[in-house]
Amino acid sequence: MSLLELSNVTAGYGPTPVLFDISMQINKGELACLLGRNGVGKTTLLRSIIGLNSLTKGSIIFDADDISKMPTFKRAKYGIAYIPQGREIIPYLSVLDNLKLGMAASGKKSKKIPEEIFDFFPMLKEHLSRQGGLLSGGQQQQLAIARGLMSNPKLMLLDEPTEGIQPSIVQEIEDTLKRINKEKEITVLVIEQKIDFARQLAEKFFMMEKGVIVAQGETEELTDSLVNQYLAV
Ligand SMILES: Nc1ncnc2c1ncn2[C@@H]1O[C@H](COP(=O)(O)OP(=O)(O)OP(=O)(O)O)[C@@H](O)[C@H]1O
Repeated sequence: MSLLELSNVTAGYGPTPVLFDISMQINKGELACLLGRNGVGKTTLLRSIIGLNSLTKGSIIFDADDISKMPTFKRAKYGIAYIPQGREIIPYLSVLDNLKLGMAASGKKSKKIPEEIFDFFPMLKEHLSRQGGLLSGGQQQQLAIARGLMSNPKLMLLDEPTEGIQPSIVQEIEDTLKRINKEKEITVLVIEQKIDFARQLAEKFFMMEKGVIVAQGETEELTDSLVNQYLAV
């Protein structure tokens, strides 16, 4: 069953279009990756789904509701979590307060961090009172994902979660995203540049080129020739 359905989505910055007539569908429970060279519009596509870029044409249906014109905070309440590139955790707030911000996004008022957050990210429990900005890049990325999880989303959108992160943490992030997807049944769409990571992580892929989806399918169908055609620089 479809969780997210984009039809003819066209968007950009001011008068400059970046996305052209994008139609795509992600089913409930899927773990999909969005691939493409720098500048093809991957970030703009995620921003359009969460409402940070408005559409000039087309529609976005999420869980059977048309969210195309909904403000971002409402989309978050509806169950979409966005973990942007660069993570955007608040550096001078503690890990605990950063996590609480994620809860606020969903409109929930509970003061307690659910234990499952520490089950997915044990490291965070040891650093709860530390300023977010003092964590390593990999730890900040884990905090950003945990913060997204705090809103109890149906869909998580992640923009290059492994960028600039050491290999051991990349593996941890891969394992945790798979667990979140399987155990919490959260649908995941992740932008990724590392093709090996994408192949191991995702079961489905979308390939973008110049603002258009040019190929999609099961990850097994992500052939070397597609990779060479659309990802090689
Ligand atoms: N705030 C902005 N204002 C104007 N143009 C922008 C803005 N952000 C991105 N663009 C342009 O939109 C196009 C798509 O950028 P986008 O960041 O969506 O691509 P991307 O595939 O995510 O690339 P990257 O991997 O480098 O993040 C690029 O040409 C970029 O220069």
